[in-house]
Amino acid sequence: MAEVRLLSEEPPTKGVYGRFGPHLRPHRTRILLALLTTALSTAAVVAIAPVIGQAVDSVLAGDRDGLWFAVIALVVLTLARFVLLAAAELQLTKVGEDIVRGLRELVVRRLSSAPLRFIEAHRTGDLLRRGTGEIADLAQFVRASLPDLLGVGIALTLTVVVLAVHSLLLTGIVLVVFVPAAILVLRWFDRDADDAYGAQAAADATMTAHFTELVTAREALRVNGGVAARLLRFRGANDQVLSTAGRTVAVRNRLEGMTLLEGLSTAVLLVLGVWLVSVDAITVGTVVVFVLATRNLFEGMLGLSELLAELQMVRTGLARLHDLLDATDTEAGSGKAAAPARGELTATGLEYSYVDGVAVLRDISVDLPVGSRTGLVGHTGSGKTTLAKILSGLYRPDRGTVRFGGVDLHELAESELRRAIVLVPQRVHMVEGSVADNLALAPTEPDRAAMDRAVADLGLTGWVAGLPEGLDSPVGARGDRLSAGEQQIIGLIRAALVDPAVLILDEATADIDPETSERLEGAVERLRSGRTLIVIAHREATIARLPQLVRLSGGSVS
Ligand SMILES: Nc1ncnc2c1ncn2[C@@H]1O[C@H](COP(=O)(O)OP(=O)(O)OP(=O)(O)O)[C@@H](O)[C@H]1O
Repeated sequence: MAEVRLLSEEPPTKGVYGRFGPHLRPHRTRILLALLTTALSTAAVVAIAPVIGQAVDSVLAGDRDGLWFAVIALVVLTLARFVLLAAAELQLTKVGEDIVRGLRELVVRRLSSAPLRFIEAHRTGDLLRRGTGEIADLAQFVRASLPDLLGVGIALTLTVVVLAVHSLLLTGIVLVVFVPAAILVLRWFDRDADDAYGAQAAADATMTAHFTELVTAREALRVNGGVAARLLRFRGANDQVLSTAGRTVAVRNRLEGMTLLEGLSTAVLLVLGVWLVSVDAITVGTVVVFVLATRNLFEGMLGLSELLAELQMVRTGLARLHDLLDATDTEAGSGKAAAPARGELTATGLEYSYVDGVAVLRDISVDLPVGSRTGLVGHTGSGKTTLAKILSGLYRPDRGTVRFGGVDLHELAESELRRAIVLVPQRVHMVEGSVADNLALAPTEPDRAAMDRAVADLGLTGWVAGLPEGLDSPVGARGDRLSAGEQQIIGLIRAALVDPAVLILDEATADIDPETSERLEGAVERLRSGRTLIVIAHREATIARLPQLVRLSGGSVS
């Protein structure tokens, strides 16, 4: 079986942040500025507790000036915090969305140039989740978690400094008794978080995949039944999401231990503080500072632990995204050679299997001279489509080579290959929009004049004129408003717009009315001139017209 790197359900999360670095690098100045703003707003918050302590001591000492000073400082700090926090959030939201936009584009680019085998080997829903939902989690991370993480880090450090300045004894108690206990709680969470979040992400992706399958199979389901069986499969995936989510919540709940510690520490500090005041070791203001600042400390720790939970999700998502980017990083291996303008297409000793040990093609060699017309014929499942995909360079053979004008297809640059050889499949891929929107998908990025020319060259002006709005007629979702034959006509116009040297056509098997069939045949006849034509021929009339036939039987040429 051809080598395709498959995606892992729960890829390792080690080193993922480091790998995310290059995506942040282009935005580093904006990120640094936003983080600096966050740092300043955090400093403003931390300064509030000592200012309140100062106010209490001023009141007790009857120092009115000191009290006024403290009140003004409080107002300034609160305002500064508000403005700085809002500014930082705005900056980071923009940067976060920018990074994610870049990543989404990268995923789409990689997926569009990924080997067909790769796409076929994975469920659409899984790719969809990795390319959309999990990337969106990253934006959330940059927007919210990154500044919070920094904010919490700064708040914790400054709080300890503030505490130490007021009473070393009380600070020592907080640091020796409560901080280690808080760290234990965090470690308890961390021990199982990786597994729990990984399993939940995998279950979410499986459920999305089943859902996508259900939606795309809607027509087949209505015609052939089987809704109950599909629903059962979906229910299984859905239940799995529920149970993995339950485990994630259970692991996350361990962090609630932190609230318990907060209450306990406040009580201990109050008792100790009152005693220290009674022996004149500290002032009442210091006790107030301690109670307030220790709350800050625990809130910071709790914030940190919540962030850890979020980070875990982001880490899992990042690992799954990197897994996708790695698996689709084919750019390095693709060829760079230019394609000759015209040339013979020769396949030698082709072998191919989808499943290990089950060969679909065995030792196939064919020679297709410039301008030749060849039909690929054979029973259903004999390997015609597979051979056509290999001849067009969509699949890479397990053994053997396909050369165009003497150059191995895999030495050709992707864009050259796509211009040299065009495969028009039985079911032409259509997007929602107009006929013109669908023609615009041709890699030559044709304008309206080029489209009109191609339509005229293929003798299809009458057909386009008969459409309700000509080239602007809507085709419906996935081209549903056009018949199978008309969709192939679009495929042929797209091929004409590319002007390839080799045209491979998988003749539509669906019932095509005589008029459309005639149009298709006329278009193929005009399109083939000067090119090599290969037709996977299903209809007797087509087979009779073709001068050369390659008959496949059980994966070999018979
Ligand atoms: N993506 C795939 N994964 C696994 N097996 C596949 C895949 N595509 C095709 N096959 C198998 O490979 C064999 C050849 O299939 P292929 O579609 O090439 O035959 P075909 O001659 O074009 O058939 P048809 O005329 O029905 O389109 C079949 O046994 C088919 O089941």
